[in-house]
Amino acid sequence: MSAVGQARAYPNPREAAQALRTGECSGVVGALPFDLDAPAALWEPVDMTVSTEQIDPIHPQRRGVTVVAREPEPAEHMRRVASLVERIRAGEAGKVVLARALTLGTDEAVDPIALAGAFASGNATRNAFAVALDAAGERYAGQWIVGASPELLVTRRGREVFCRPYAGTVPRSADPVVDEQRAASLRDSAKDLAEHAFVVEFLRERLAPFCADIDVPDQPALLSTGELWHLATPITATLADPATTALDLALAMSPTPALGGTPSDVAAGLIAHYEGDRGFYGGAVGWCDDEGDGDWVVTIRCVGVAADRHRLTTWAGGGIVAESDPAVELAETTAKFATALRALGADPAIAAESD
Ligand SMILES: C=C(O[C@H]1C=CC=C(C(=O)O)[C@@H]1O)C(=O)O
Repeated sequence: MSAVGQARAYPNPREAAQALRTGECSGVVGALPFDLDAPAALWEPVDMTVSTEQIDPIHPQRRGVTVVAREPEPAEHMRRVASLVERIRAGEAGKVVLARALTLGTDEAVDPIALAGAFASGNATRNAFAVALDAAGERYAGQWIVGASPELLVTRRGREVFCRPYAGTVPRSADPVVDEQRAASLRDSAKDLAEHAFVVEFLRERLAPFCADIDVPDQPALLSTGELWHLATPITATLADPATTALDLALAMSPTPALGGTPSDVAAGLIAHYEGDRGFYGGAVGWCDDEGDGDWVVTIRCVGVAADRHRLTTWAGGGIVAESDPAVELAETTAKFATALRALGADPAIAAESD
């Protein structure tokens, strides 16, 4: 999908959804923030091309990338996980996704479109995105969010709706035998299955007002990226009212407990307390056309590119449940950083250096 020009910006995503429904707007593209009350980077393009063509993969060039800051430091991330586990055990929430960020610096300016190509080269489906954030207002002028998300929030084609939530993770191994063992341990992990179930239940509830029949497999599947094994559940449904657009569905579902938690409002409050504003990490990027069709993926495994193109941010989070272990959660975020660091041509080991 590619979009050219900007006919109108929609910092309020609900206004964009309304304009699509009334036909006042011919399509929207862009990014939804994690907090849907914050400004969105959505716009109506002058020209929008939806095709099955994949982004040209570009082998990442080795680049000098340094870690400027860890937000928070690894020890503090573990303290936060421990504190959340206590709150969860006390019954305050069922699950909360806690994330940390790396601020990176590079001497060589980053070209967002070339970076999307480098992300595309790292996954078999050649999926990647690069979204300019200017439509979200002055604070985001010149900034981009670029990444390759394995997690499909929602696709709508006519009345057919498809979601593929991810939750539950183990790092992969270069040794095929160990890699298989890790995948098997994830499939059987009660803690990861519980983490996953929160997401699937949430989606079932959020789809119910819009869909006539919702098909959810009993067990999640094991899916891999270059760096990680995940639990994923393919969900299909049929729209009851064809006037419901892909953007309506994305707004009803984002953020799922794969990025937020359960209950949603409690988790949002805890995330704001521990992390502050997530900006576009954990939101969704995608498009919706004048027929209401569209694709939205969850904004993870990504890099925020500053207007100067030298300052970068990448984020990684993990679902915290009653059985979570702080050191394992820290290691999971370190493994998740590898996707973005590889695409940047950096050594993924820099994520772990002071862990
Ligand atoms: C929050 C992230 O991943 C989500 C998606 C897949 C698996 C996840 C997990 O196992 O915790 C997370 O819910 C991230 O990559 O930053």
